[in-house]
Amino acid sequence: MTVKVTKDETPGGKPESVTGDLVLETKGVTLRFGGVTSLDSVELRMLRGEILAVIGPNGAGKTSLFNSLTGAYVPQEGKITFRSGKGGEHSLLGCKPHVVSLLGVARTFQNIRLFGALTALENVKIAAETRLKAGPVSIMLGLPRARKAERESDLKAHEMLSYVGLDSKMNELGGSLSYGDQRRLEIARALATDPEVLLLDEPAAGTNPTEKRELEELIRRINTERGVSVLLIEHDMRLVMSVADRVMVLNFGRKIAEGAPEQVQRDPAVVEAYLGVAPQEEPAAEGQE
Ligand SMILES: Nc1ncnc2c1ncn2[C@@H]1O[C@H](COP(=O)(O)OP(=O)(O)OP(=O)(O)O)[C@@H](O)[C@H]1O
Repeated sequence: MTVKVTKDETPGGKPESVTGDLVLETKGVTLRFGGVTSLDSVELRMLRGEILAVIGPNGAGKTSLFNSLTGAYVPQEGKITFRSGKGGEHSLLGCKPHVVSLLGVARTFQNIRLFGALTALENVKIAAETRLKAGPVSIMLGLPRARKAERESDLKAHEMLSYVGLDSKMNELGGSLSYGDQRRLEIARALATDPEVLLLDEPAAGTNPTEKRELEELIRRINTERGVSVLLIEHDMRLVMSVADRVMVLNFGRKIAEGAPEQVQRDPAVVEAYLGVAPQEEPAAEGQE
C-alpha cells in the first residue's frame, strides 16, 4: 500500500473520557444477501473515546457493517452490543434506526442524505427535535412544553452549526451548499442527537484538499472536546492514518487485520488486499541464505 503514514500529534491530547472500556462490540456478525456474504463473523471491539477507522477495498463490507450497527440491516448471525456511558448495555441487533440514534449512536451516510429543500438550520433542527420530549399533539396545540422543546432544538441547531463552522450558512438550502459543506452539515445533524458514538461513512469523499484538512481537524475536535467515540470509514489513507488511533481492515467481509495505523499498513495481508498481489520479499543481503 503506497501511503505515507505519520500519525500527527493530537493537539491537547486525548480527553480524560478515554477509559479503555468497550463502547461498541460485535461478536460473530454475519450478513448475507442471497449467495453474497458481505460480513463474515466480524468481531469489532471499539474502546470508549477512541477514533477507530474501518478500511478495506471496494465491496469489503464496510458500509454493510455500519448498516448493521445502526439497524438498517439485520445480520443473520452474531451479537451487537452498545455499552452506554450513562449505564446500561443494549443489543443493537435488529434495533430500529431511530432507536439506535436515541440510544446514542449516530451516523452520516456515504451518499449524503439531507433535505435539499430545507435550510441548513432546519436540517439540524429536525435531528435535534428527536431528542426532545414534546409529542405531536402538544406541538399542534402549541403547549408550553412544545414551545420549550422548539426553543431548545433551535438553540441546539445553532450551536451545532457553529461547531462545524456553518453558522454563516444556516439559512442556505441544504441542496445549494458545496459538497464539503453538505458533509459538515450531515455531521452537525448527527451531533445534534448528542451521540456517544459517531459513525462517519466516507466523510472526505468528494471534498477538496482544504476541506479535507478542515474535516480532519473537526473529527479530532469532536473526539477530544466532546468525548465522542468515532468509527470512521474512509478511503483517503492520509486522513485515516493521521486521525485514527487504531485501524481495522476488512476484505471480502472478513476482518484481516487490526492495530495501530503504522502496524496495519505494513501488514502483508493488508498490502495484498489492496494491491491484489502478495508483497515482494526483501532480497536477501549478500552472504545471507
Ligand atoms: N442491500 C444489498 N443487497 C445486496 N448486496 C449487498 C447489499 N448491500 C451490500 N451488498 C453487498 O455486500 C458486499 C459489501 O458491500 P459494502 O457496500 O458493504 O462494501 P464497502 O466496503 O462499503 O464498499 P465501498 O468501499 O465500495 O463502499 C458487496 O458485495 C455488496 O454488493
